[in-house]
Amino acid sequence: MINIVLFGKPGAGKGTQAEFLKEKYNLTHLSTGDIFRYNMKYDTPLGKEAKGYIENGDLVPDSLTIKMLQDEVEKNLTSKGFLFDGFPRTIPQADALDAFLKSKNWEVTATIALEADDEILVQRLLERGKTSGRADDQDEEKIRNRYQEYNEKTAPLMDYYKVQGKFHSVNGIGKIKEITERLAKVIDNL
Ligand SMILES: Nc1ncnc2c1ncn2[C@@H]1O[C@H](COP(=O)(O)OP(=O)(O)O)[C@@H](O)[C@H]1O
Repeated sequence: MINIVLFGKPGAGKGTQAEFLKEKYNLTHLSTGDIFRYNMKYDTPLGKEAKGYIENGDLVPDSLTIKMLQDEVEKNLTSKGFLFDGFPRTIPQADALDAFLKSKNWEVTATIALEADDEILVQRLLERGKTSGRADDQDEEKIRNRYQEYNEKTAPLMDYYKVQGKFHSVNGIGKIKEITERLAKVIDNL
């Protein structure tokens, strides 16, 4: 069982890298952003609740997010391991994840951050917004709000995992393949 938390600011490339890593290591990829978008698309009760927060670039409340994530893990109990993408994003979410995994006799194996400069990332998101159809990628003010949320609520998780000796980071700037190789090197040495 290996459980990896893929960590990084909005636009850092978590989703792109997750596609490669899940194949390479046979992991179940759980992207909270993708799950929310799926629910919004089909207008489920969860989607309706999350929509306003997401479109403003705010985080969805912890209670809703934690429940959703746990339900997804429960659906995949025979998995060889999980790749968490976009979760946890707050200290309460990280506490909930640790407690939940512990209840299954599992744990977070490692957290790997994709590092990149804010200004490069804002430009990447604006580019993505032209084609992705994501409302939260099309408005610079909302993008800036996502960075503020990140700095206030998510950045403290780096210390949270450092204290546990589980924090790793790689340079997120370069060719997609090079970045995959950097991530694989960390995972292979765990
Ligand atoms: N763990 C989470 N906690 C709260 N909100 C979340 C979480 N994951 C995703 N979201 C919501 O979904 C939005 C999109 O998530 P994601 O696709 O991972 O975006 P990004 O490209 O900003 O990293 C976030 O801005 C947030 O509103």
